[in-house]
Amino acid sequence: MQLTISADNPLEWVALQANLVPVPLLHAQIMPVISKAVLEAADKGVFDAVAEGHSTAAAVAQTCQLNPKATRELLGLLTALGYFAYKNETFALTRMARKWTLKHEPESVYGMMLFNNRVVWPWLEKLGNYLQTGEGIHYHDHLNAEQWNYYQQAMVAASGSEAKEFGRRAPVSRAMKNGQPTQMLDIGGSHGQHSVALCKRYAGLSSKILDLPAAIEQAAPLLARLGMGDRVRHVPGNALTDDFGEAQYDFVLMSSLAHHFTPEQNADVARRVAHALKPGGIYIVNEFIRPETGATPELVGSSTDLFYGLTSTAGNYSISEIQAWQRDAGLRVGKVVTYRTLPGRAMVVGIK
Ligand SMILES: C[S@@+](CC[C@H](N)C(=O)[O-])C[C@H]1O[C@@H](n2cnc3c(N)ncnc32)[C@H](O)[C@@H]1O
Repeated sequence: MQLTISADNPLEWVALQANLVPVPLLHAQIMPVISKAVLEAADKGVFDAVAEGHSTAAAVAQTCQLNPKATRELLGLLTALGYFAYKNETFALTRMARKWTLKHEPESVYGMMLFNNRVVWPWLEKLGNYLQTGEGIHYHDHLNAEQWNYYQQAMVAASGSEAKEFGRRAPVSRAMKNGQPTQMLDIGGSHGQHSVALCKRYAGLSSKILDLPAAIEQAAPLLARLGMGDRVRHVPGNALTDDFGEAQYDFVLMSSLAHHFTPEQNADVARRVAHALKPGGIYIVNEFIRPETGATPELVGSSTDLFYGLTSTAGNYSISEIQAWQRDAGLRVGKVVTYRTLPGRAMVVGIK
């Protein structure tokens, strides 16, 4: 999957081929407006207002307490982006918008849009500084309680559809020659959606979600909503310093946390995980993947790489880098599982 500028007709195609289209102008002028418009529309309740039947620009403006002229402009852009269908002065949500933008739809990315609008957007101002210094903002060290809440809600939104595929396809059974898995550790597991998906697949499995205390405070109600009771529970701690125990777990997951850690920290986590795994147990690093040097760059992997550099000074890693941590920790490298529903993302598997 790529986000590309594509031609609508043969003449535009020729213009693109002949390098007559100022592509950087589109990136520089159009893309930032698109992103901010989508974020503000979600934040101001525009998608939900249309879903509730406020279908003209005037009605949306009144419901969301917005300026009517500005609202018409916003709805125009969102229609061009495929969020609305427009006919006879009225706007209707498209199938895409209905599934992904509304506050209470199960797979909606609304939580991520709120986090990006209210917390992340100001961080992007600091990208220039990051490029000059290489020093990111290390946000885990200074979020306030409200920002932690937006962050944890965003993680639910970001991983809702992934967790389903993870639950179906995580290659746990490969190592489970001696029966069903019973003990799982989910490092940086936040809301617990990955743990819950796997516990639903294996009736005898329980999971401990190790996360920072400030995260757990906000994530606890999100986990409770999933109704798994004691089978999936939070344990406050720090993955960088905690002892994970010895030969306790059939399965350890670290999803979307390696990109916040340096290579040395990740290697150290892998050593402690290897110690904590039972023989035959599995360690999955679930991550956005940086393409190998020389491979064609892919948009999701490379933009998240820069984003995690900015936000944590770390970034994405290639499959071979992740496998090297697992090998150095004494694990055998298993088959890499790439996601069908998310480009640039994979489960990198180590087996004890
Ligand atoms: C990007 S989120 C990923 C959440 C979830 N695993 C997922 O894939 O959706 C990273 C999580 O790791 C947690 N985290 C960050 N640093 C940590 C640390 N040193 N020890 C434990 N958890 C940490 C954060 O609080 C957050 O919940």
